[in-house]
Amino acid sequence: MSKPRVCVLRAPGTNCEVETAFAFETCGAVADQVHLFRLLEQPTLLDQYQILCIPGGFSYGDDLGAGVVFGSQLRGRLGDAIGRYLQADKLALGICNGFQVLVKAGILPDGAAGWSADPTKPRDTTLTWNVNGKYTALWVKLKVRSPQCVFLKGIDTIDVPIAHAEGRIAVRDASILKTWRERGQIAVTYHGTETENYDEMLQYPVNPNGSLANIAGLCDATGRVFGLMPHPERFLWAQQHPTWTRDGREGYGDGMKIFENAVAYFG
Ligand SMILES: NC(=O)CC[C@H](N)C(=O)O
Repeated sequence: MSKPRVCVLRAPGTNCEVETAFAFETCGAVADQVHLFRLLEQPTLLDQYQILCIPGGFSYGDDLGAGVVFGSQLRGRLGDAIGRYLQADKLALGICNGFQVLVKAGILPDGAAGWSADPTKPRDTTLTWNVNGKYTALWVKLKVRSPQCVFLKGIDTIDVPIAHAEGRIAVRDASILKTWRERGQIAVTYHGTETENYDEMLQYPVNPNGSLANIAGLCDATGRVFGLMPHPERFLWAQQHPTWTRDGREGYGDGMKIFENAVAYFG
């Protein structure tokens, strides 16, 4: 099996690229930390990668809104390269700020099916301020909802940390939820107890940001493009969990499986 090549794409202000690249490498991939400016100089660089990952952080200082400037560069100056990438049998992952970038670029929620480099195309989905108005850092539980998301194969629930100010999914018209459900695009939701209704709006801190339908992550209909607000790269080892001794956790943390699944797709 040849090792998939991962482009961990960073911009000024990105700050999670090292641990994200480490996670992919631990799972058997070759991960390059590529600066956005290198891609802007030579957009065809992207063609040599099988996994594109945009990590967390504060790209461009969250100016104009988290992920807006980075996202507009992907849609504008890199529009052709991104269009080509999405058409291919490849994977894209956005973590926290990376998820914001994928949404602001228009890469999520619809992947190749909804891709347009036209900046005037109206967008139905955004990530905006948490309802509490605060940067919020907590451990949360997620429930997997999408049958086809490549990154979530074999996972039911996972614990992961969040750390963001603009993590609330908001849409122009809530009828879009029906489409997302039919297409399996609601990838992961914040989760309390097993008995909670999927449609019930969960309160803080279970749903930490007031996200619509408790959504923590979305994927496209192919399951190859996935973005989530929590940080799986911050839970690679059992000991990173706040209650790992009480829970009897050992070995890998829950987040590692997401990177393993991505690498295994090319196995
Ligand atoms: N951890 C992150 O990637 C944070 C994302 C973004 N800067 C926010 O606060 O919403």
